[in-house]
Amino acid sequence: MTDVLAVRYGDDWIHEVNVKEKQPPTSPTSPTVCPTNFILHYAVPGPKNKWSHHSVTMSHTDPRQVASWVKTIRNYLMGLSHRPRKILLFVNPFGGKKKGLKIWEKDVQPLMTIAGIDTKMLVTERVGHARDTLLSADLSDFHAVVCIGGDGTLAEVINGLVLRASRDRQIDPNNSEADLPTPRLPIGVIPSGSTDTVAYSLHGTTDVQTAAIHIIFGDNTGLDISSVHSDRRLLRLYASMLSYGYLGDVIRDSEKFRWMGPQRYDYSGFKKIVANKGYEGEIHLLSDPCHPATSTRCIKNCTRCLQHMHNSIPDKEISRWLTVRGKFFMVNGANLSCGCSRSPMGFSPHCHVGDGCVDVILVRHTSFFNNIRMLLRLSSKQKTLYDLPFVEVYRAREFTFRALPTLHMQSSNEISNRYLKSSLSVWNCDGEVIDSSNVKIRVHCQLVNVFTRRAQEPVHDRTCFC
Ligand SMILES: Nc1ncnc2c1ncn2[C@@H]1O[C@H](COP(=O)(O)OP(=O)(O)OP(=O)(O)O)[C@@H](O)[C@H]1O
Repeated sequence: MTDVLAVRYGDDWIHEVNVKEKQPPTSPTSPTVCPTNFILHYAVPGPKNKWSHHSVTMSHTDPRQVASWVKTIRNYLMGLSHRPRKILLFVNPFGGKKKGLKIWEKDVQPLMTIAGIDTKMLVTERVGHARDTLLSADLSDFHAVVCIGGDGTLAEVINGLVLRASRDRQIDPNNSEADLPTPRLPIGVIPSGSTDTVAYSLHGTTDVQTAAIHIIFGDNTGLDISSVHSDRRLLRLYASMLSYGYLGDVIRDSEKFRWMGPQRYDYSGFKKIVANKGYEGEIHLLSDPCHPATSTRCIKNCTRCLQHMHNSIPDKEISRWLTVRGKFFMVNGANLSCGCSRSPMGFSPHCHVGDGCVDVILVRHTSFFNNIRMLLRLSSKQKTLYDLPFVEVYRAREFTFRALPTLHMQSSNEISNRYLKSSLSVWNCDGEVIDSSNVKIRVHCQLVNVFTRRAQEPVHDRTCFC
């Protein structure tokens, strides 16, 4: 029964049973006509973590029996109080292959109508629109906020909701030590971006129908969110990935080629891999005793995330501070596995969605050949980055990064601004550029609730780390 999406009276009074329902002349529980059949809409799990919508028509000669069944199922569904009844939904028409609106019309709206979810839809018109709306709109009527977009759109929703909750509770988000409040409204993630790593990590697929079904089911899980501070200012909250060096350079460069669509990442990625730049830096991190390579995969009923949800993990006394210096091709703070269809294992396949940690993946500056090796690993369905000799992986609760040229400049004025600029990269934060090099990252354990029943199985199982 938990897989039922909705129940409707049958074609005695319904025209298009799959999509639009003709409203009954009176309340659905007291029909003026006497239907002798009803339609049960339900979801079925399939391979590769996909769910699909199905319906079955059931008949009985006695309309009172049909009415009784419909009433019983409706009462059961009404009792599932975690299912959202009214949602605010943002559509980014601009992300990914610009299919956001089509996805809404073709895949999402019909399912929401079937499930009886009252949806207020808003098409975003500019960068920051979703965030600003969430900071100012009256949200009291809504049970959830949903976005159709990529990781950047989701990040806007998360930033808007958390900043709103902070303001309401008079918590200063610029204080990097502050415990940020959990927003009241859970979040639904429907992928239509270029990479969609959050949807992929949560649902195990970027299938749109699956994402909509997870929202209708209403089951939710706590998702860690990491804050990025610099100079005592909150720059951004992120759910997926923060990356300095190669991916920072790629995102900065690729913005110029947005007209290419998702191919812009291939183009800029190629240019920057050939350039093979290295960046000096120092990472200071509060490491968790659980090393990513020895950790489990995070799927449905993940015990590590459940333990953290109930705060049954002893805290900072078992963590220790470490410092790592060097010249890096890339410095990454992965809040999730960061898998996507092009990189099924992601940067850190053993990363957990709700354990209060980020996986810090440091890729040393090395040869062009090794960079290619790393990219091949990233696109592998079986292998990970963990065992590459020029990659170091840590699990951390917080970390700071300082670009070493900045440190040099503080002690010597000889370095010109031009040299300084070329020796600094930017951060790629969930697909957006952050210019400040020196940052502090802190994980806020299960800060937001997201709709998902989680993946039933790892996207691609593996047997060893060879
Ligand atoms: N109408 C719009 N015009 C221009 N930009 C927009 C508009 N609506 C939203 N945006 C911005 O587009 C940015 C990118 O969107 P999004 O992250 O959804 O797609 P993407 O970058 O292609 O996908 P991904 O982040 O998964 O790689 C977001 O940061 C958002 O602020």
